[in-house]
Amino acid sequence: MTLDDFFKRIQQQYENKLPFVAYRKPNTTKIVALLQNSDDILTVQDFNEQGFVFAPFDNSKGEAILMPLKQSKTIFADSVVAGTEKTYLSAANNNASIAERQQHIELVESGVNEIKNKQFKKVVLSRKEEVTLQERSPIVFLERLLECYIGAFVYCWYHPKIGLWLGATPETLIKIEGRKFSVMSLAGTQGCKGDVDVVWEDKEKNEQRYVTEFITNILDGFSKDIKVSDTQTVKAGNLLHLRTQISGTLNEDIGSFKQLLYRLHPTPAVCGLPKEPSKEFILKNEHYSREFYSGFLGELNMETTVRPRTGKRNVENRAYALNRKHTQLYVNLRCMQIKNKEALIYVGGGITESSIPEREWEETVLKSLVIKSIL
Ligand SMILES: C=C(O[C@@H]1C=C(C(=O)O)C=C[C@H]1O)C(=O)O
Repeated sequence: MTLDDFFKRIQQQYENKLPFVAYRKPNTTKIVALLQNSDDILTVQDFNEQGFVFAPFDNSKGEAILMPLKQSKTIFADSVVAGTEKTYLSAANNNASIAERQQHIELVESGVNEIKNKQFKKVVLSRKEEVTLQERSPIVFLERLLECYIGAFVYCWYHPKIGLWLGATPETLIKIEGRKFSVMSLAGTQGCKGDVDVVWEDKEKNEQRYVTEFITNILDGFSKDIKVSDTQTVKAGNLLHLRTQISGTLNEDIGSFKQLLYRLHPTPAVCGLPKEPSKEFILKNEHYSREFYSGFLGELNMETTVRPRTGKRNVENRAYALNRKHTQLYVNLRCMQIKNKEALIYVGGGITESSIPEREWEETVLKSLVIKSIL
């Protein structure tokens, strides 16, 4: 299918008020869409289903929504990308108000106080910013995200009874292929001035280390060969983050994948450490509902065909292509929800004992530009 036809087909689905998701994985060109054939709200039960999952931050308030492979039509196209990422200059120049700034600073101050009172070591605090839209078509925003963020998981997700979300996230929650897994620990933020060879302060190193340690501790119960990579600086749009990859092979008897997933989610990259008291603080003090922001989304138990390598000795093996299941879930960051004529942009950052509230505010302003710049 041509890219033009692809966008026309999802526009049609949107106009018919039927659910769909369109997405492109990081550093690839193929864009995929699942077009659900009814407007039923379908939910994930045990994570053995096949399809696309879209889960909220707080699983006690809402279930993970599923667009099942069997009840959807799959279409795809090649989203031709230029060698370099494009940069948009947005027409939307609404800035957050002084009141919003003050509110966020007070929220961070109360988070730092709780850390000093030893309630938890880290908490991720966020806010929602509203921007009035000129352009209303989600397809136009999707096209711009695809052009601007080649290294991100870019998506547009729509359900007429739930809402319309778009984003370009730099963060993988978990990838599983067969029994091989990899989990990303991503935290620590600074603005990108071109170079990735930068110096990180202890505050950022610590907040990212908490995430790595949390993930490694959880996976320790599910794998006997965990490998932890070196920590690198990575670029995501206008930002730099610290990233470590944790990988290995899952034990044969891990029990339920759902259990593993909900022990990981939400990780301290979006919630805090320890998980329970920091989550409670977020739910009590943020004064708005995160909904699907900092939840997770992606492919669940999709099938890839693996062909044996075709060296001369393997000629007789060529016919035996194997179907292997894979799951690739991402954390829903750098995202927005579109409601009426408004874009609701969600941004947050990790707070530790040494956080400076004004700087935490600035970090959320920088993060909001990922979405604001394409509006
Ligand atoms: C919470 C967000 O991002 C997360 C928090 C980060 C941080 O605190 O430095 C960095 C990357 C993400 O893990 C967000 O983008 O809203």
